[in-house]
Amino acid sequence: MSAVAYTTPDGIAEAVERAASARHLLVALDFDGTLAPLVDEPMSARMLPAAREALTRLAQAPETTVALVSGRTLEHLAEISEREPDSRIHLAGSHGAEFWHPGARADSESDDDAALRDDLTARAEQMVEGIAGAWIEHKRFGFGLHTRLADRTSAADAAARIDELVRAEAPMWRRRTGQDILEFASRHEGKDSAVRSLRERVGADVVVFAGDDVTDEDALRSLGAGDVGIRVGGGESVAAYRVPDAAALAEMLGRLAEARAGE
Ligand SMILES: O=P(O)(O)OC[C@H]1O[C@H](O[C@H]2O[C@H](CO)[C@@H](O)[C@H](O)[C@H]2O)[C@H](O)[C@@H](O)[C@@H]1O
Repeated sequence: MSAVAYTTPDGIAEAVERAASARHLLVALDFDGTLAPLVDEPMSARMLPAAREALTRLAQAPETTVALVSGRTLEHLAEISEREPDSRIHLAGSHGAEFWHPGARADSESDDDAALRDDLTARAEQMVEGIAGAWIEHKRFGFGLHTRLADRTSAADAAARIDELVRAEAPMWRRRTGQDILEFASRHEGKDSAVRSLRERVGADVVVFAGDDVTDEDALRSLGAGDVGIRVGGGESVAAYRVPDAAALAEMLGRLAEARAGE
């Protein structure tokens, strides 16, 4: 297996400089594994303090928009990102199927497929009962099978059962894999459409997007030549830049915040 090649300090400086010189900059970021280290209990995940500070400063900088673009439901994303009522950070949840914009009151849309979602979620829960370390997360447009705490054989067993259920009952649902998670959703939006929508909404000429996971590659693939795509950690990626972990990304965002504020 070849070693992962991280971007050199000069490469990082070049990316920061390019993003900082945008007329209007959109900084769109995945949450889990990108701003917040991965943890066993999803609702206890929190941004690194350095990442939080950088985002706060970026959101206050002129002609700069910050957004979190996550697979989390909007409700969970608001909670774990500790959104304040006057937050200037846009949220895109459920992989781009729901949005919250600063100043808005209502959080999200209803799910037309709620009956099917509830039925399949309950059946999925029954199917993984007794599989150690496997559990089902309820999501607005579907559900996710978590296997972070399961051994590999149990994880594969649980995934095979859930795959069979959805193939039989909801073959039109979108299937996604992630960090020890297998997710299904009735909605097919992706992080690519979320970034596109945010870019148009704020009129950004440059987008910075960073992510650590397969679903983030949708957004990274959708970036243009003038944008800055960053992969956090290992794994295959189309991103032009790569940093080792959430701490390294937080440092890069801190430098971008300084440059954008003209410091
Ligand atoms: O798009 P993201 O913001 O990266 O969200 C992807 C999924 O994140 C959560 O699961 C992942 O993070 C958990 C907390 O660190 C971890 O326990 C789990 O193994 C990871 O898969 C979340 O629970 C999912 O709903 C998101 O889709």
